[in-house]
Amino acid sequence: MPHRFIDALLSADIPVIAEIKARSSEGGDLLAHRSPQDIAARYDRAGAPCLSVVTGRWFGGGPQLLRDVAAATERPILRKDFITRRKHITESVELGASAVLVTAGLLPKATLPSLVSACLGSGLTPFVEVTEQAEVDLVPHPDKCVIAVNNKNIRNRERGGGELDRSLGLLPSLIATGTPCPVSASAIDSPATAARVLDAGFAGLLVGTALMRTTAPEDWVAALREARDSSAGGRTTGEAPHQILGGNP
Ligand SMILES: O=C(O)c1ccccc1NCC(=O)[C@H](O)[C@H](O)COP(=O)(O)O
Repeated sequence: MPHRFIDALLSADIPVIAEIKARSSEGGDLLAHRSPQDIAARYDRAGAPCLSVVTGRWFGGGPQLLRDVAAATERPILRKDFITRRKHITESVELGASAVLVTAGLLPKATLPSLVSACLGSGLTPFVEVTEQAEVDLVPHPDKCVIAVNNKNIRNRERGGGELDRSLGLLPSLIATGTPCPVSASAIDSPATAARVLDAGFAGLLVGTALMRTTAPEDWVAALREARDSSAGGRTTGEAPHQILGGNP
């Protein structure tokens, strides 16, 4: 089911991809003695349409984290790791992922198209992360991919606060590719920030550290819903902001 991840995100009223990550960029423990299954259940109850699981070792993850989460939720799951080879794609399917991270800036130019094709051929949604225009221009099959702007930088292990302006600046280019699902990822630290990014026209958000640090993800999502409701005045009912911007939903 190649479109399961995208369909779930686009049909959600609060399109947050809620992430499970064992350690923050600075190395701090984020699990805080909770089981991944319990966190997944809390995210389900909060209404997150999709989950993300960081299996990358830099962030304290591993394949078992994804296995545990996949066993505990029906939601489509994004695997966040350094996916560079076909065997990583096969492994991701076996672990229960519906989408996988493809970091455009880390791959040789020739590898990006073959990796995206391999994802699509295996029924996985490519979640292609970009940080600059040159990377946006290289995304193959954009109509079948999530294209996400990462507000941090994986080259420095995502340390620091991130730059939301990067997302806001690249959004028109993302929409112009024809992706049905422009996403902003990383450094979204509060419901107010999340509302601002969705109001700008993103179809989805990826939130890790902020949700892992809150004891009540349902309150975080409820606060985002309220913030969106109070800024909905300028939007036409039923229309996503990226549709208003002239995007291709
Ligand atoms: O971005 C990558 O290339 C990457 C590779 C391998 C493992 C993790 C990777 N990224 C992790 C993230 O981007 C963040 O965990 C995610 O976007 C959430 O960020 P935050 O809300 O700031 O915790």
